Amino acid sequence: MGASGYTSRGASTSSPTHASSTPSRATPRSARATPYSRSAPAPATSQPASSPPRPTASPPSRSTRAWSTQSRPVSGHSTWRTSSRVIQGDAMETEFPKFDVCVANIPYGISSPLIAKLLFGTYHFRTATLLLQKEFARRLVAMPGDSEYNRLAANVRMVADVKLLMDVSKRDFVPMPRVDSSLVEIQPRGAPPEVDLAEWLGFTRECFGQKNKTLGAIFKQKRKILDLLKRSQRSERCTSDAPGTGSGIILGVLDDDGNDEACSDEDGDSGDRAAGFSTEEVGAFKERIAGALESTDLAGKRPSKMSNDELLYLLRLFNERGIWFQ
Ligand SMILES: C[S@@+](CC[C@H](N)C(=O)[O-])C[C@H]1O[C@@H](n2cnc3c(N)ncnc32)[C@H](O)[C@@H]1O
Repeated sequence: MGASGYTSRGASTSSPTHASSTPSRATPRSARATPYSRSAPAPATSQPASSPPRPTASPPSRSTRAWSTQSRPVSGHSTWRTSSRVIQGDAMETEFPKFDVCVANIPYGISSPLIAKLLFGTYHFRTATLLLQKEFARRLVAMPGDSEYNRLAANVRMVADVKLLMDVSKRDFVPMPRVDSSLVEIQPRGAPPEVDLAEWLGFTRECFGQKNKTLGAIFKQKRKILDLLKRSQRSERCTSDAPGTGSGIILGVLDDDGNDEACSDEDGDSGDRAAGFSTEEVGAFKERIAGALESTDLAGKRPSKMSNDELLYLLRLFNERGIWFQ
């Protein structure tokens, strides 16, 4: 499977057609010969042998978005043509057919939502090799304690193994883009994690919004407490009304880390009332949060340095006390 525009200048992969909203990036020099290139036609433009001849199409306009999928038999190229299919559409809107391997030179602007779609959608695939902007790739493969460690890395590592394969210099592209690239392989883990993923994603959003603050400081903020109380009551209502019909995963970006600015604590009791809660209700909920943190030695830890196991442990403690994040 690959993102594709149209073939040009004899390149066997697809060409440098870019949506106007994405940074201009050309075909990498080193990517021009594909494993299929010696005898097979260009995947993105091939047609089934049985298809009627296709009228010569003019290249898509710059705003055209194309997503192509190809499958090929395991041995030989003879029936390859009949098994390829081109799907034209926005990769973020189009339902992908079943696939096992994804190889894509994607527009960098959709890196995060596309990875979210692949990993947290309904797809079951073996491996995805993606060319990404170098800085994004570094953030994706970062480990706890690295300065780049972030919500994206934590979320992706919850469901997949990620490996940096190689850097690709911007000088390897014609024309030369502004940014360097890296090739990354993402392999989903076989077994799904033992956590409600929507809950996990909500939890990491809270933690990594201020990833360098201690958990104690993050979960002491009044606005955060009120927000969590609202969510927790809603979650409990959903569960009692219709078990198993929680809000589910809302696909979107995985890496919207905040800027570590604390929420304001200015609202007092009037803030509680404005939010529809009594002061006692808020106080009791605050105690529940503090209780979860105090029952571990995690209150002094910072999300940017915590492993997923530690974060998961804390999430379970919160959930056991009726504190919900989705
Ligand atoms: C980096 S280029 C890669 C082109 C080609 N696959 C190659 O390797 O040479 C990314 C391509 O994705 C297209 N594109 C941009 N946004 C897209 C989207 N949302 N869905 C599908 N394709 C998109 C661009 O028009 C461009 O052709």
